[in-house]
Amino acid sequence: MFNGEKINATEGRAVLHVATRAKRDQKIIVDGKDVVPDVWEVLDKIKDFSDKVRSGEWRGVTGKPIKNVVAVGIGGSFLGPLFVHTALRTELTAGAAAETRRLRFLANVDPIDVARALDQLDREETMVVIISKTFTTAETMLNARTLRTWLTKKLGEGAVAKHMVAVSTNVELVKAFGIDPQNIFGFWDWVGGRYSVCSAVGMLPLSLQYGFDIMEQFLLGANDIDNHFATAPFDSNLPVILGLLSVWNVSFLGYPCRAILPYCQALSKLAPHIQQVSMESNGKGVDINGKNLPFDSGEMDFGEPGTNGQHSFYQLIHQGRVVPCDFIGIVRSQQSVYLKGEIVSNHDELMCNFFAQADALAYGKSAVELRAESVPDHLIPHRSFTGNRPSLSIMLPELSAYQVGQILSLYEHRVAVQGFIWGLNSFDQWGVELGKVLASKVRQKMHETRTDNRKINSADAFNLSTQTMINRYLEGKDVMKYPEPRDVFPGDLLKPKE
Ligand SMILES: O=P(O)(O)OC[C@H]1O[C@](O)(CO)[C@@H](O)[C@@H]1O
Repeated sequence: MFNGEKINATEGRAVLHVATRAKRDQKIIVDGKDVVPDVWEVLDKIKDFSDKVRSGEWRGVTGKPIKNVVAVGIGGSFLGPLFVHTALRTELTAGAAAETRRLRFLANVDPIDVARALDQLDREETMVVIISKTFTTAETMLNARTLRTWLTKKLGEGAVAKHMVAVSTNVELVKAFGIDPQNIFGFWDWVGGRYSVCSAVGMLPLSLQYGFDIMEQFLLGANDIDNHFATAPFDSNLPVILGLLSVWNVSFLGYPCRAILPYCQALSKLAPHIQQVSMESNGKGVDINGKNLPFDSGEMDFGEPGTNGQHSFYQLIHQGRVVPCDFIGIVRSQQSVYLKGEIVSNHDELMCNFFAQADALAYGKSAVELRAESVPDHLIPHRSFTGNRPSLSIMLPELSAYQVGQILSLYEHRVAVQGFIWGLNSFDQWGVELGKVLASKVRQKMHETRTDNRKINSADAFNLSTQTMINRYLEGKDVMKYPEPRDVFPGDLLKPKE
């Protein structure tokens, strides 16, 4: 991976997200060329641009400074940046740097997400960053067209140059969309979507929000774990150890789930991000050579911050199925509350739970202990805990941009280790294609039927249940035939007109 070899064999690509956080003086070669200068050319451009926007030198088309950013993207062009933004919002230095600025994300093609992303935003003070590696993803492109209309309807066509920028590897399509080539922030096909948060995908919107200097700390943290992964002996190499534990739990003990349980609200979007990193990477049916795998690969990830999860699904984890858990705790919290009269601070209280849960899973509670507490016999089976349930605990000294970078890199490399051991390609994602193709077919048929004012029939070649469902959907619409497009934005309906 670090040598720039094309280990993503099915797409003929190198896998070099580590280059996106390389230090200026590092050398990483792809096809005989050092790519680090290219990485820094884009990072320098991001610094320059974000400084201009944040200082007010860059203004919107009506002369107002830009205060809000809407980042439009989905999958890897959304989840990583959302994770980092959520992690930094309440960190004191980052929070102060963001001042009154707002960063929103628009991922889902659902118009409800449009309404929520735009709620209360003044177009004159808003910049839209379209983030798409391919610039062909259907959801992102419709959302991009929607926000272009939202801007230009009130501010005129000139708004695109001042209020829309893009992050993509596909410069030609971005230009065709109408975005000024000066306002394109590039990256490369050797950065996988789900591994792209350290490229312009995350660095541009996050630098606009927090400033480049803070985001550079994030890159340094990721780079620190990259170096550790590349150089530390296996028996003290964190991603290797974590990856081995996962393989042991999944393939040897037969526990296919993993719960990611940060005792830190700021890490509440870690699990959704790692879901994609892990499940899109290692959820494969064949090995790197295309042979059926003789075992189930991948793990099913889910998670919520503690202590919320304790009052939700921990019941199953303690007494039902065995789910290996990752507990993540922080020594010095981003925020502090300590009330007079309480015996511990609020963060201590949180961490007491962090320590308690791992113990409860490991040691459980036996019938003997319950009897000693005078628990009635008929309740003993219900109140027993088997113990011997695996978990691991990671504790970070604090959670600033640097540690956010470390934790990101730790999980990315852990997933890669698992994929290497399972012998599969962790860097392609062919499994998402079929659904996309079928959605295009439905889109075409939906358009035809609503334009022709007719129902789906057997000639449309859907299976009977899909045909019935689509027809039931169409019957439920106010009118079958399309009304004229109205360019009304859901957000406009939620709030008084500007
Ligand atoms: O950045 P893009 O090209 O819009 O892709 C978005 C996401 O779609 C996927 O290809 C899956 O559908 C992801 O791998 C990727 O992160």
